[in-house]
Amino acid sequence: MSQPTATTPAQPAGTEALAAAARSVVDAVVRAGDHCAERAAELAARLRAIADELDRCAPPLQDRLGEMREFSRSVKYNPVTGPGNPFSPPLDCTDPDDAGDGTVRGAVALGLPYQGPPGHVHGGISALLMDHMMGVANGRAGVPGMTARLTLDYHRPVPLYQELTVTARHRSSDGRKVLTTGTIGAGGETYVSAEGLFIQPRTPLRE
Ligand SMILES: CCCCCCCCCCCCCCCC(=O)SCCNC(=O)CCNC(=O)[C@H](O)C(C)(C)COP(=O)(O)OP(=O)(O)OC[C@H]1O[C@@H](n2cnc3c(N)ncnc32)[C@H](O)[C@@H]1OP(=O)(O)O
Repeated sequence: MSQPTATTPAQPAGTEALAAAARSVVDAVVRAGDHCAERAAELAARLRAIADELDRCAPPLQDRLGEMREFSRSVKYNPVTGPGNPFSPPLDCTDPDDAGDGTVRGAVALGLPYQGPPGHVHGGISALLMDHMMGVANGRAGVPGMTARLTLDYHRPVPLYQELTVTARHRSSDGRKVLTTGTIGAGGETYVSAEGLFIQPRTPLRE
């Protein structure tokens, strides 16, 4: 079997392959839209059967919530970068740092499931990307915290189907208060800029 190269990215395996397949179903459902109306009932029954099969694998919810407190699982299943979560685009943050200035970077292209205004990304999705990446920047700076306030400036509509660069940087800390900024842009243009106030918890979120 040939090894993956820079031009042939590694295919996901295991639960990540499952999430990737589910993600492609979501994408295809929205792209097909009413054009698959005649087969919708039949396809829905097949998808429901798969969901039922997965449900039978799932542990009791309290057990699953407990294991999701583990850092590695929160990374794998989070809704922005998590390769195990079909809800995540996912934003690729595998090489996040950095011009040596503490800025984390990620790349993502968003399709129709993320549309707000026609042809453009929903503003709430931009807020989600910003919130998460600023959280990652804080984690890397050693000051993880809860979002207390998130302010976004939407300078230009964010295009669908275009690779976007998402950046975030921890700026300063004052006691438990952490100030962080971020941007979403492409080709040197900034579409969204954000500022967040994060509060470090009195006791760690994770054991
Ligand atoms: C190697 C390592 C890699 C790491 C790689 C990491 C990967 C992993 C990344 C995951 C990244 C996920 C990132 C998602 C982040 C969320 O999505 S968090 C979820 C959304 N946020 C929430 O649910 C927060 C809800 N709010 C709360 O729980 C509480 O209000 C808070 C924010 C914890 C604050 O409560 P508190 O600790 O009791 O704080 P409190 O004493 O009231 O206030 C402390 C100070 O903050 C000020 N403050 C509090 N709230 C506000 C506010 N809204 N506005 C202004 N000031 C405020 C207070 O005035 C006070 O100021 P001082 O009097 O000290 O000057």
